[in-house]
Amino acid sequence: MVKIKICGLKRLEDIEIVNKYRPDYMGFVFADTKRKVSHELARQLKDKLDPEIISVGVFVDAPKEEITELFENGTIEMAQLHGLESEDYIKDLKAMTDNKLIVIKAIEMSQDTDLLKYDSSNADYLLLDSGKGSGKTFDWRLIRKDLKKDFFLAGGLNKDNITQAIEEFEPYAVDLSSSLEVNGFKNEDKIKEIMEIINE
Ligand SMILES: O=C(O)c1ccccc1N[C@@H]1O[C@H](COP(=O)(O)O)[C@@H](O)[C@H]1O
Repeated sequence: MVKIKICGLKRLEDIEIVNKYRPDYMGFVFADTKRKVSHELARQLKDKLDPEIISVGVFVDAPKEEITELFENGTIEMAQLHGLESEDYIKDLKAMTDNKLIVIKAIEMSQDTDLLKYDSSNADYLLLDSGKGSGKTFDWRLIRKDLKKDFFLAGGLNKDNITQAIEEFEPYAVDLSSSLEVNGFKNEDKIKEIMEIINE
């Protein structure tokens, strides 16, 4: 069954909502955007998170030490890399954590993307996205069905397009943020609705 990640949690209320509806993954954004959380806040929120929900840190070209510190102190279990991180950078992150950190490499999909080259990536998973939490879909015709690496599908997924996306592309996981917000905050009704669709 497809897994689901809900990203951009930043309040205790958000943690209480995901503990109730139980997605597989949740994301803390450490990049400099409207969803950014401090290390201290993320640590406090992680303490309240159901331990069965895997916490993912979202980074854009962060110093490797920032990621490994958050991993070692238990704030994150996986790292989602949304910048121009190289294969050597990913290899270093793995080596610095005795291969324990699970890495997702995000790819901003465009006509120029050579997706199949990422089959040999050092990352554990790929994440196909339109941008960085933009709420917009990319041209799904760019998804190669012969891609071998498991991927998270992200970018503008919502209650109206998620079923088609899952049926047509069979992603390992789907990843949502913008469509689950009202006035910039995660919304319980929207999360409940998407979890019902996923669990159908
Ligand atoms: O959400 C952000 O602020 C963000 C910042 C930097 C990198 C990635 C970010 N979000 C990622 O975007 C997708 C979901 O986006 P959408 O809002 O549903 O279109 C997800 O992978 C987030 O981790």
